[in-house]
Amino acid sequence: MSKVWGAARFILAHAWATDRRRLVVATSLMAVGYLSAPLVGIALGALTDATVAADVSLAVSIGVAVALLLVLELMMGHFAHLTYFELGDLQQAALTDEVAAITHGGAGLAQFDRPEFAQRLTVVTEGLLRVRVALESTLQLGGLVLQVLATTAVLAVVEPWLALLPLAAVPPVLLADRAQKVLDVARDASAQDVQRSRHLVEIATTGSSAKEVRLFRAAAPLAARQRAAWGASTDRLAAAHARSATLRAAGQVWFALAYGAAVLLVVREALTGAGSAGQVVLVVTLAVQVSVQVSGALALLGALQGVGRTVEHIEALRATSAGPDGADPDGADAAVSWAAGPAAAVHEGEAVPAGAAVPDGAAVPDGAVPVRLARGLRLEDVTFTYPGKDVPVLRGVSLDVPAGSTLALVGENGAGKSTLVKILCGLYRPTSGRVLVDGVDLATLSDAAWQARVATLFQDFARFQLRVRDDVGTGRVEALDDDAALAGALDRARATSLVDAMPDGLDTLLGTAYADGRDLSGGQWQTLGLARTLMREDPLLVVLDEPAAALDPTAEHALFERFVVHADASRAAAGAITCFVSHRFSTVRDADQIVVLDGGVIVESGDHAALVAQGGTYAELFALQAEAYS
Ligand SMILES: Nc1ncnc2c1ncn2[C@@H]1O[C@H](COP(=O)(O)OP(=O)(O)OP(=O)(O)O)[C@@H](O)[C@H]1O
Repeated sequence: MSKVWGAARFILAHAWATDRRRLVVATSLMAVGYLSAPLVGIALGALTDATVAADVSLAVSIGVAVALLLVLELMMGHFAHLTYFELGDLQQAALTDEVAAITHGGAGLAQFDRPEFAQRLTVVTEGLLRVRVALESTLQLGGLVLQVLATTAVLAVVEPWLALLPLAAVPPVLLADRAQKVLDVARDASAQDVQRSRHLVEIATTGSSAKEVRLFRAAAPLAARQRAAWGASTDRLAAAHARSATLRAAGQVWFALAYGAAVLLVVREALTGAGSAGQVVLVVTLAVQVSVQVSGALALLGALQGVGRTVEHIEALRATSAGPDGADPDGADAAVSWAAGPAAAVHEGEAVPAGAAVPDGAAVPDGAVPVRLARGLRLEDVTFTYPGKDVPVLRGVSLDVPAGSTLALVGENGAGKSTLVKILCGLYRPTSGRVLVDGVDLATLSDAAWQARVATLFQDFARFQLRVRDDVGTGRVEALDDDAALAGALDRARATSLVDAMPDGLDTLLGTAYADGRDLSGGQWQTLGLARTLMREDPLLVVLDEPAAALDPTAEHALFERFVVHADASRAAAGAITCFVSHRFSTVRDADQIVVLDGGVIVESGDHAALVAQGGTYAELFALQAEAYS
């Protein structure tokens, strides 16, 4: 019950904060609509009395009033529905925004690896689809409670004992609920037998299995099994139906007795002159309504219990986002305003804090990201274990990556290459050890400001089924509507001709989710993914994590070439580091430094010539690939 009240409170408080005017209008309209029903009962009673007293004009007036009340009840319901439908929509949108902000508020990915976070998110995202219904259910429950109270008050005025009638409606509803559960349990328990029986019928009647059934003379034993499975399920279901019917009947008999007693009570009073025929009609009308109202209220309580679960999870998510590894205090906006800031105004060696450019000569606050890399990146004894796991996937990784250099990571599947890349991007923090950016611990820098200077194309890059401008522009959201910036990125990715050939150019819808959406080949999606990466014009770290795995070697080479041209420009401008992960050694060989990872440990590092001369794993794998392609 506390869950239901919690859910109702949450939904109403949220609706109040979202649009209080609509909430007041919806509540008022519903209250009027719901109160009309007991008033109809009262009016029908009065109409009967006026008819018995042969007071024609009063009877006609009350008749008109009854008609008006019925119209009012219907109309208010419709108008209230319109209002709370809109409000529910707004509320759903606001909560969806909030959950998205909580989900992506933090700079890191660690929360996605926590099973309880992932489960919560699943429950909440499914529950969000029902938020509109939750508001409707809450308001309807309020209306029904009001209706039951009003009906009870009217009945009590006629005869105090009748105030107990709503209570008499509770056992039948609870028994009906129990009856339904009995059936559900039996259906669940029979599901396997039903499934087996269906499968056996299918085997016996389909051509594909006919050969074997005949050859193995299996028809008779299969039929016997089918009969047994079918018999077991029907026996169980028949017993459940009998039990369920008995429970429902007991509830109905109980309410019929209470209803009969109430009617007898008022009929007796009418006969003794203490009451009137109108009161009999009033009680007959309202007593029937009571049963409907109570069952309606209990059904809504059940629905709200489900919402209660979603609400608990939303509140837990809110608490998570305020927690230690929750939102980045700078928030995503910091990255946006930083990226819009005039980086060129800051001289080499100086740094900018998240959200602002620092004027010449100004003191550099903590958390600042350098405008240009002077020294580069340094990994000191980095060990990393995924949240909730026991075994580290990176162990004691130490590495110097000078500013302006290229780093290639190679190694078998699962060696830890992508994990290392994600740590460099600031998506995960090392479990122990440090990553230094020009000598400053990455953990002390603003995540948002650092990530604003990282350009990446991942192995599992996103395929946003949006317009081309949105798919590409997401690489730098403040430039979504900047056609010149988009054209520049498309050009750098050599994607201009691809987009020019599309029916609506930058406004072409992508993907099969839309009737007029344009589907792309894997390579075309990837070209747009690269353009998205190249939206960042002044990165300090440029990463290509094996996005070309599905391409042939020539296509991969072309992709890397496009990438490298941009990376060269960034290196010259900002001392940017280029990092790529590839299984293709033809791509890797030109890197300044090649690092071979094995089981999360660096086993070899150096440039191509040095590693080949060393005659270790790299040399062996390189020779194998060279042979395969020769
Ligand atoms: N989110 C995660 N949660 C738990 N374990 C993970 C997660 N991501 C990766 N791992 C595990 O970490 C190890 C290293 O994975 P990683 O993706 O870094 O390897 P990789 O060298 O990039 O492999 P590949 O060449 O197949 O892409 C693997 O054992 C993988 O199963």
